[in-house]
Amino acid sequence: MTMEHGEDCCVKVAVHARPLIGDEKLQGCKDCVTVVPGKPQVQIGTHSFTFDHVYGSSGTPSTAMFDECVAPLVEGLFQGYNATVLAYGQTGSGKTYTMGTACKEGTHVGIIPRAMAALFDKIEKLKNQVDFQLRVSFIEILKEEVRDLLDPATVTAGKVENGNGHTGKLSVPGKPPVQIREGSNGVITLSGSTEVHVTTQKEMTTCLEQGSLSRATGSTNMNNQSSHAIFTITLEQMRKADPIMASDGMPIEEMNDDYLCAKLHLVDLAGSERAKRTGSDGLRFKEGVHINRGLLALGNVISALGDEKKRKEGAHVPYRDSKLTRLLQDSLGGNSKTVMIACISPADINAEETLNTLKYANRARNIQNKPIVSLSSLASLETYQTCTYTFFIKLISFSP
Ligand SMILES: Nc1ncnc2c1ncn2[C@@H]1O[C@H](COP(=O)(O)OP(=O)(O)OP(=O)(O)O)[C@@H](O)[C@H]1O
Repeated sequence: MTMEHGEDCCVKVAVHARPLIGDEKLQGCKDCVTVVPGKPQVQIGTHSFTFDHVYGSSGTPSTAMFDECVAPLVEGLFQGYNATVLAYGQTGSGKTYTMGTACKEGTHVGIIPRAMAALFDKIEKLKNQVDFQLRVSFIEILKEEVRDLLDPATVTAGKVENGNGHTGKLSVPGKPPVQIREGSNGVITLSGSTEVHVTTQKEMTTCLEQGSLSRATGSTNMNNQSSHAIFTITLEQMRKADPIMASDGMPIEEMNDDYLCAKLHLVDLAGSERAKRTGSDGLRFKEGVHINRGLLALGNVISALGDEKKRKEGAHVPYRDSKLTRLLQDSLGGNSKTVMIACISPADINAEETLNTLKYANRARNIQNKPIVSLSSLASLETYQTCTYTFFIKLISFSP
């Protein structure tokens, strides 16, 4: 049950507590996190935090997370609302498991594959009325550098094995770096990164799998994946001039505008542990500082968005302080919808980092409920018609 946050709140914060896992059990770790039964409340030591939802442990089953937190964002894309899902937490807390970024074999299906399924289900329902175009990009931000995980030159080539047996990625010499640009309409775009036009769920899944393989891995003492990985789905819709009614006679959902464009960022953030915890120096420490820059900026942006008084006074939101916040600028705050999932480990050896994660997530939760005033990505039909139709989904007649 949500507390003061309403359904339309632009930022929701959920906690996902994973169970104790192999090594922790072997080491005899104790569970130091308590979820208050029937309440979205987490206790650790003398601290108590209330969120919009708490999943795992004795909270709501994790299987409900997609429907409660992410399905409304996928739905919002069809009304033109940008959205961001962020998985935050220390290394090993379950971010990748929660997001489904790594596409490992097994029965668990993470948020990204479920978002894809929901998206294609809805497209199937609306395809007689609306033309859809879908694009995906998959990038990582490492040391304040944006890298294209779908670059055809690095998806298959340029992979290296580092000392720890992890697969890393070499930059292709001469390739210009990926740049984050802001258009005059406030829309953020990436220049120099691959955008793949997809028409099927399978094609989209292939992008996720290929990008995940290309993702660079760090090799700190904690063996963490030290980059922010951002999988972005862009949905363009154009209402058909002469919509065909559904053959089952059911009322068809109306799209109010001729053209809508919205994007969904699915973000597996870098491990949130402090640089000092890596026990590293030199190059790795520098990387730690950069990682913290993104997470620090994200915390500050969220905090600035949450301060209603300052916001009304037109206070500065420090989006420009990191590549991460710059990239998410048009999908964080304003008319967009954001879900932060704070992933936590219950093991007592992680208690300090778990407390830090809960404190960070609590800042996000302090964001006040803001009314949604207008759609973020509207354009006229005329503008749309200058776009290429080449990659539009080929529409076939609807068979119920
Ligand atoms: N809810 C869960 N239920 C069962 N096992 C889980 C759960 N969440 C995570 N795990 C397991 O915990 C381990 C660490 O999870 P994961 O790799 O997702 O962490 P992470 O936060 O992404 O770490 P990294 O920063 O290294 O990528 C994995 O073995 C994963 O299978």
